[in-house]
Amino acid sequence: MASISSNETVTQREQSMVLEDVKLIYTIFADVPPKTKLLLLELHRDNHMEYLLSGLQQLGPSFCVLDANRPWICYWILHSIALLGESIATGLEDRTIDFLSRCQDPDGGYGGGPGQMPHLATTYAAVNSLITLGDEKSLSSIDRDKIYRFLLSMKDSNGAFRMHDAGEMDVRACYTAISVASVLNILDNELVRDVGNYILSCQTYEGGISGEPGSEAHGGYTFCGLATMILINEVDRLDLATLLDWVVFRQGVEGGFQGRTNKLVDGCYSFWQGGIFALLQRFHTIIGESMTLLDAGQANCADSSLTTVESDISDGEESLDGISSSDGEACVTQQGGRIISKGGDEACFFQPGGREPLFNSIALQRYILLCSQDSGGGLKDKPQKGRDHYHTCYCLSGLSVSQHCWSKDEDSSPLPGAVLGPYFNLLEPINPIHNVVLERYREAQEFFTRA
Ligand SMILES: CC(C)=CCC/C(C)=C/CC/C(C)=C/COP(=O)(O)OP(=O)(O)O
Ligand SMILES: [Zn+2]
Repeated sequence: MASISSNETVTQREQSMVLEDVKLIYTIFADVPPKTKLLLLELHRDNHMEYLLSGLQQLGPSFCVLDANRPWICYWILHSIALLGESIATGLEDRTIDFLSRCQDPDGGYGGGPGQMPHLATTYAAVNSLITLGDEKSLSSIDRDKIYRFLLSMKDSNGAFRMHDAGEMDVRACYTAISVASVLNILDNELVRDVGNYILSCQTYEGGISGEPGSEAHGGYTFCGLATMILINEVDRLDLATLLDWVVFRQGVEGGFQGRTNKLVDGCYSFWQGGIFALLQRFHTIIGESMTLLDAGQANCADSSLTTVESDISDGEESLDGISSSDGEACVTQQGGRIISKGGDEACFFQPGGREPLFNSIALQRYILLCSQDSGGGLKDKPQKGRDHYHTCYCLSGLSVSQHCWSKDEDSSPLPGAVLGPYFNLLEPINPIHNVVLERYREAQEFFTRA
């Protein structure tokens, strides 16, 4: 898979079927008393844990579903467990470290299973899994010298990376290579050389980033491209104003995000698109300058669609405040092309150093909790779909980003009003560049600075 195919616009019928499902859910929700609302908004932690643990236990030699994807399954499950603030039993942890070690190629990098050829995506998944497990045994099982050689061997003469030997070259490959090198503290000029030029050549007329030059902008690749540019310190080369403009328009009336123009919302984009806001907010210190280019007219996009959610879908619902765990101190409402703070003051679309997220974080949490959650455990794309580990991981990652995006810095706990539903829904914060739980990222940083 080199990249996504050209955009087949969804039919009006498909779009309205999803909207009907979501509307029904929100209408029922709007009619129940506040106590029931809180119950409906509960994150089903125990059921999610049960679903995740049973997935991890199946990773033994006989596990053959998605056989070339096993380090991914480990990452999606382990990261979801860490987001929930939980850990796994020592025996299971040892077996997972041992399994991932057997996926490590003698010449460096990790394959999709023992004996399989090394691949950048599974190397990223394995490294993030081991960082998430996080102790000495886990971190020291990574052969950094060999990984460095593997990464270098994946680099093309034009500066970009290939996913595997003679494999496809794309923005995902650049991100996974640079993310791994950075987190393991082996990033150098040789790995960085000309990657920025490649990413730049993938920013499209819409403002988002495509998988390869000439393709369509997509949330997955925009996240990968932006995170890479931040890691190599070249983010200012991107046109950030149009990128922000593009991503703001991807939040739908349902509250969730779509991956690209004219496609359906999907829970996994809660992270791929929601994470872009976290990157822009946390890691781009001079973003305020670029954002002054966005006038109120452009900001209008987010407002009009989300105002529609309130009037169309949540008909009868007093306000989002009524379903937050506090009286919604931190909530803003969006009106008439401007963002208005609760006190009624008009705020500019982006306030440098300010705390307001650039998307409707409460509407996103509502989509995740009410439309993407399987009450029996696991999360999913949209109401009529089934759960899976990929969507569980990225819906929870997006939920964490949307709960923590109001905090003034990454070490502050969110105010109750920033968390939709009971405060017990609060997940661990992440480092959004690598998408690992913040505390584990810091421990790894310390370990690999010493090592
Ligand atoms: C780290 C790493 C490996 C990142 C991957 C990022 C990512 C999610 C890329 C998008 C991949 C893709 C094929 C999307 C289109 O699918 P689609 O056409 O089925 O979905 P759509 O209709 O929502 O666009
Ligand atoms: Zn999805």
